[in-house]
Amino acid sequence: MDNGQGIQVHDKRFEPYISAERLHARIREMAAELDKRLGAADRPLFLAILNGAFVFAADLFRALTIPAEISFIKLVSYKGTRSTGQVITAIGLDMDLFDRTVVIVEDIVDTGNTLHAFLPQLEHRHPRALLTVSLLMKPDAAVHPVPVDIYGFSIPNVFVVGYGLDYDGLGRNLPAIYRETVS
Ligand SMILES: O=P(O)(O)OC[C@H]1O[C@H](OP(=O)(O)OP(=O)(O)O)[C@H](O)[C@@H]1O
Ligand code: HPA
Repeated sequence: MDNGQGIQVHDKRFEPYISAERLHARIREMAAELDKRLGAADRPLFLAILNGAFVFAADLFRALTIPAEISFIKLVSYKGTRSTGQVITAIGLDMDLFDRTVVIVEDIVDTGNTLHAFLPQLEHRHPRALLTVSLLMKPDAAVHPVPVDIYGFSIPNVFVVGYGLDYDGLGRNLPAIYRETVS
C-alpha cells in the first residue's frame, strides 16, 4: 500500500505526516505527565473511546507507571430533538464513577461534538476529577470548545488516518499517521 511517497485508502491519497517514532516519543512524554498529575489519585480509571482510541490507549496505558485501571466504551450518536441536539449513548459504561478520578482517552478531538455531548453525562455521575487526553486535536475545526487537558499534537484542519484513525473503516492498522493529499 505504501510506495514511499504515500498511500491510497479507498479513493483518497494520503502522505506521511507523523512518524511512528514521533508518536511513541510524544506518548512517553504524555504518560510521564499523567504519572505526575495522577500520582496521588487512588486507582485512576482510564476510559478509552472506541473505536479510534484503541491503539493510542494501549500504548499510553503501557507507558504509565502508576497503578491504574482501564476500560473501553463505545459512543453511539444520534440526532435528538431540536432542543436536545446531538444525543450520545455510551455502551459499556457500567462502572460506578462516583468519587473516581476518570481519564477520558480519545484519538482525536475534531469539531468537539463528541466530547461536548458526552462529557456532561460523565459529570452527572460525580467523578472526583475528570481529565481528557487526546492524541490529536484540530483547533481550526472546533465547533464546540471542549477541555483537553493533555494532547499529543495540534494539527491543522486536514483529514488524517492511521494509528487507530480510519477512513471509512480502513487505515486503522497503519503504524504512523498520514494526512490526506489535497491536489
Ligand atoms: O470532535 P469530533 O468531530 O466529534 O470527532 C472526534 C470523534 O470522531 C472519531 O470517532 P468516530 O465517530 O469517527 O468513530 P470511530 O472512533 O469508531 O472511528 C474520534 O474517535 C472521536 O471520537
Ligand atoms: O481526521 C480524522 N480522521 C479520521 N477520523 C476522524 N474523526 C474525526 N476526525 C477524523
